[in-house]
This record gives sequence, C-alpha cells and structure tokens, in this order.
Amino acid sequence: LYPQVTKVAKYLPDNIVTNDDLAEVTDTSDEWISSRTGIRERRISIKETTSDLATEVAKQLIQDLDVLSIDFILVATMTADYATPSTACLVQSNIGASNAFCLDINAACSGFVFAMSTAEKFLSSGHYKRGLVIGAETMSTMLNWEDRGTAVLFGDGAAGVLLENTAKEKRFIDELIQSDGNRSMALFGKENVDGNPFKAADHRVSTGMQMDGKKIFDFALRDVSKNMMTLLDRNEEFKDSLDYVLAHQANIRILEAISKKTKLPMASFLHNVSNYGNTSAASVPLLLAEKVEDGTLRLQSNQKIMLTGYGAGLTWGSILIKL
Ligand SMILES: O=C(O)C1CCN(c2ccc(-c3cc(CO)ccc3Cl)cn2)CC1
Repeated sequence: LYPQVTKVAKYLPDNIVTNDDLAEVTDTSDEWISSRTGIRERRISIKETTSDLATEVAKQLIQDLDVLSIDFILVATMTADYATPSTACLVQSNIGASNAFCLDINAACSGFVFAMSTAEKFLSSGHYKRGLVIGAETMSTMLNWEDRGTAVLFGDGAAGVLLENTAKEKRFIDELIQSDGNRSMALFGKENVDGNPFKAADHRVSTGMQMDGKKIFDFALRDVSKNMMTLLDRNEEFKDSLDYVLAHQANIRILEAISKKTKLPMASFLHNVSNYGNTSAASVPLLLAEKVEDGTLRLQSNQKIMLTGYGAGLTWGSILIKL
C-alpha cells in the first residue's frame, strides 16, 4: 500500500484585517496592496499562538480516528511558539497523540511541501502507517510593522492533511526539492533576542522580517518556473494532463508571471491569496483544504495536482500527486 491524502482541514483566527484597516495604522492603501499583490484582507491572531492554530487543524484531522494510531506529527512553521519544545510536541499534548513522534520543519514558505516529502518517506519506509502534516503560522508575530513593504503582505493561519498508507497504487509520483543557502539574506527575520545587555550595539539585528522584494520576485519567477518545468518534463503523463497547480500564495502577480513563463494556463493556478495574504507554510495546505471543501478538488479522484512551495532559505520545491 502507498501513502495518500485521506483528509484535509484548515483553521483561521477570527480577526479579519482589511487593507483599509492597515491604511489606518501604516502608510499604505487598499489600491497599493490589492493592485500589486491581489491581497484584500488577511487574518491576524489576537491571542492564539501557532500551536493553537495547528491544534485546531489536528483536532479536525483525527475526528473518528483512534488518536493513538497516529505515528507522527510534522508541523511546518517559521513562527514556532518556542525555540523548544517544538510546536508539533505542543500539538501532540493538546490532542493526546501519545504514540506519535513529533517535529517541526522550518523551510519557510516551502515548509509544507518539504514536510509532505518527508512524511511520504516515513510512510514509504514501511515503519509507519499514518501521520499528520500541518502548515501553521502566526506571521503577525515576526513582522516589522514599521516596514509597510512587508507588513501588509502576510497573514496568520493553519491547515493540514492526514496521510495514510491506504492507496493501492502510487500517488506521490515525483518530486524536486531544492535550496540555495547562498541567497539566504534576500529574505530573513528573527524574534527579538537582543534583550541581552552584554550584546554590543553593532551586533543587534533589528527584529522582524526583512525582504529584498525584487530579488525574491525574480527568484520565484526564474527558479520556481524551472523547477516546475523540469519536474513536468520528466513526467509526460502529468505534463499533458495536469489538472491544477497549488503554489505558495505570496502574490497573485508572481503566479501570473510563473504561468506565463511555464505556459501552464492561469486557470490551472488555484489561488486564494486575496482572502488570507501570504501565510507562509500554511498557504499551500490552506488552498488544498479550501478547494477540497468547495469541490474543485476531490480526494481519491485521481486528479493530477502539483504542490509548489518557494521562499526563504532560499528553498523551493514541487511534488506531483494523484489525489
Ligand atoms: O509590486 C511591488 O512593489 C511589490 C514587490 C515586492 N512584492 C513581493 C515580493 C516578494 C514576495 C514573495 C514573498 C515570499 C515570502 O513568503 C515568497 C515569494 C515571494 Cl514572490 C511577495 N511580494 C510585493 C509587491
């Protein structure tokens, strides 16, 4: 038996922040944000942490399951509650999955794709049968709210899948997972750890996300398009009949540009960035969950999809899946 997606779930903080709401707290406008990114609103958590969001997803995924049958929990996040313990361990405690091993994966906006690739190897090894793979972020905790160029792009949210060895034929068809650490400083951020009074002033890094938008845009257009085409060119069956691309939802303009460069029709690029902004590792699973819930995608349908992540690291990667 082979690994397959048997359930999807999503969870979003209630608090909706529109572009106009942002225009009241920083020097921006609905026109600037929506014309350049396609984003109209996003969720900003008031008191829920990343582990709270991930736990709500996990609770939905284990419904009518024996929680003790969960072999592992992977949480893809760059906004973990703590450096340690992992957010995955907090989720384990919250749902009582006492037989699972748990770990976080930090591959920024490629996190969910990297975690799906990792989970598939755990399941294909024959050692494990069932696992949760969740992308969860409270990006609002790491934004530099003085930098209107980045603070307006991101949002909070979580979504994930139940993966089980229940398929009679292979459904994870192929993958191409890449990184380039040489370009790490094009997009980076950290928590405020400069409280240490002994730290020399010139060793203090300003907190929050810092992004060279142009460099990242060009990276996404060049490297991600090449990744997708390389993968499709070596999988004829997919190339001719790919149903949908579920790519990281950073910016609608980048999806349009990738569509043009790869000659994959824009209609095949599912998108919901307008409602959630860039939720980093949560964006691909959030799109997957929404499109299953609205019937565009159907589990066990044999629909051919490509999951694609790209972001800080730099990291990027795609997986071809038959649902
Ligand atoms: O048009 C403009 O002036 C600006 C130009 C800069 N923009 C950008 C640039 C980069 C990203 C981005 C971010 C990540 C991180 O998850 C990953 C992938 C991408 Cl492509 C999103 N927006 C916004 C509009």
